[in-house]
Amino acid sequence: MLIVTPQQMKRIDRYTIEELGIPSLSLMESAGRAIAEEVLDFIRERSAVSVTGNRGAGTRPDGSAKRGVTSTAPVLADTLIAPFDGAEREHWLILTGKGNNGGDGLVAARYLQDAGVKVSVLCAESPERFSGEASAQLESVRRSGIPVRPASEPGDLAKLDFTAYTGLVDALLGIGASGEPREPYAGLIRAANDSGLPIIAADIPSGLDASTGQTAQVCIRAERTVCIAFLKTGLVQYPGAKTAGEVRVRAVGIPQLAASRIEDPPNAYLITERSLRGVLNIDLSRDREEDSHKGTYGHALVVGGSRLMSGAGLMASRAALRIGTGLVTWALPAALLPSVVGHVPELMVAEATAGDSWNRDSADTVLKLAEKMSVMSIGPGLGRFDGDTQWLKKLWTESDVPLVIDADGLNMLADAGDFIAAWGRRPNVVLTPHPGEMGRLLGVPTAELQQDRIEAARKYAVRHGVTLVLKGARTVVASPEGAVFINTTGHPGMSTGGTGDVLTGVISGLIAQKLNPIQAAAFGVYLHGRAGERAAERREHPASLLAGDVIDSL
Ligand SMILES: NC(=O)C1=CN([C@@H]2O[C@H](COP(=O)(O)OP(=O)(O)OC[C@H]3O[C@@H](n4cnc5c(N)ncnc54)[C@H](O)[C@@H]3O)[C@@H](O)[C@H]2O)[C@@H](O)CC1
Ligand SMILES: [K+]
Repeated sequence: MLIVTPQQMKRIDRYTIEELGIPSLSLMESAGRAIAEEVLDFIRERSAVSVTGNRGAGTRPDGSAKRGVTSTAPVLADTLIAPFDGAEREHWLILTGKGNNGGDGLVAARYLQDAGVKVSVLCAESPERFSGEASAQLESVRRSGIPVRPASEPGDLAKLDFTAYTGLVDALLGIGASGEPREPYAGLIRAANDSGLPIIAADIPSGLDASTGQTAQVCIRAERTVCIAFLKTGLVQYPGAKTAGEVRVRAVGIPQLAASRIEDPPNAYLITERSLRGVLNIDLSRDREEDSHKGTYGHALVVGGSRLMSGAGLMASRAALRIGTGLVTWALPAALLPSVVGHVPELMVAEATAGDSWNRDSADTVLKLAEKMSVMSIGPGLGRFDGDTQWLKKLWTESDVPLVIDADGLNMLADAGDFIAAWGRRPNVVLTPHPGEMGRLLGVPTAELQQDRIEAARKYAVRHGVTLVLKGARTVVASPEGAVFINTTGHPGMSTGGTGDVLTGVISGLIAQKLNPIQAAAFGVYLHGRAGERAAERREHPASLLAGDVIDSL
């Protein structure tokens, strides 16, 4: 699924209206109708749940939270828009801003009324200030007999009372807004959140930065967000992904081709089976050739492990085996051998240094080992040692084996400063930093880069000519060409030591099996997350999940 920035969305809107000649009002009509359909769908789901056991809104029948992103084809209008039993018990308040987002909400009000739901409209500003299209919609709403009142007078906010309503539509601010919501928007957002009523957001929750996913001090907490035409980047990164609730992307008549025809077209995708297959051209069946042998599936070299962190090398190696690599060799300090040998009988080991930790002289041994390898992963449990950046430079410059660099391998890169200027570009490199490591690579505080993870990852990947995997909930994968893939699989139970080492092993193993770095990184984070979800389901409580469980679920 394509993901766009608000700036790209505005260009797509303009192209659709001006170049394709599709009237703006007709797009607004479809958008409002889609929002109404989603409200009706929400009402039906909620009443079904309360009949069968009152699990509360926003949960699946199995009780699990219903989150994430779905794309729904426009539902056959007559089935949803028709009046239905129980509609009259509902009274929805449409919170309406003066721009086109408000216009979408006003159209929704008409369709909801038509379905038998009682609706009222609260305008954030006096109607004279409404934009042309929103103003036209407001007039139609009035003529349809829907009660409309403005909340623009200063004393009004204090008097707001939402107890008469059963739900709210947030059509206050969309992608045309910027910065902290001003009054009375901020007060309305606060009151909406405090009401305890379910909120369905039009396009984006008001107060969300639709580009970065950062929330303003006041931001709508939605049960569901009906995203118009294309998924926005701010909805797929935290905290935006949380405050948006369940995101449903609805087509409104803006053709897909418009996205490819604008200047600086979008190049970001949600990682789904469809985009893995389509955009990244990956055969997801993972079928083994009938006449294959272990050599068909590559040979991965894991360079890592030290006295106090031998498990990391072991987990990366085991994960590489589990993901289907033909052969895996773990290069380790000799003293680790007695304690690890036999734990994974399928694994081969190579003594790369004497003693129990790494040293700079081991580079030649590693280079020799790497000659026959399909991929080399550097970092899990490696530790730091004297001259380690020079050691890494040697591996970077004197071997042409694809590299996956993680953990202390990344810290070495950070210490090397502008390593691209000093060592030169290199094809086939995957870096897998968590936000702390990414901060060190960029030389900025972690919190700063987390403000806009997608752009941070994209810029770094392009500037350094690497595939970058910025880990964390909604992992961002960026290619050297600037394409971005956002992962939605995974489970908070995976926030435990060792899952990063598992990911390194998975990505390395996929490269060994002839996927290119961006394919391996995107498919790898997807599979890693799915395995984590499955592992979490198998535990009595996900907090007890261990990285090893993720390997076993691969
Ligand atoms: N043809 C189109 O352009 C379409 C637009 N659509 C809807 O229109 C929205 C974008 O509409 P607009 O561009 O009119 O903008 P919005 O409706 O998002 O709101 C912008 C308005 O809020 C004001 N504003 C900006 N920042 C503010 C702040 N911090 N606090 C308070 N007010 C602020 C601006 O002066 C402007 O009037 C989309 O999110 C979507 O919902 C959809 O109807 C689909 C078609
Ligand atoms: K909104």
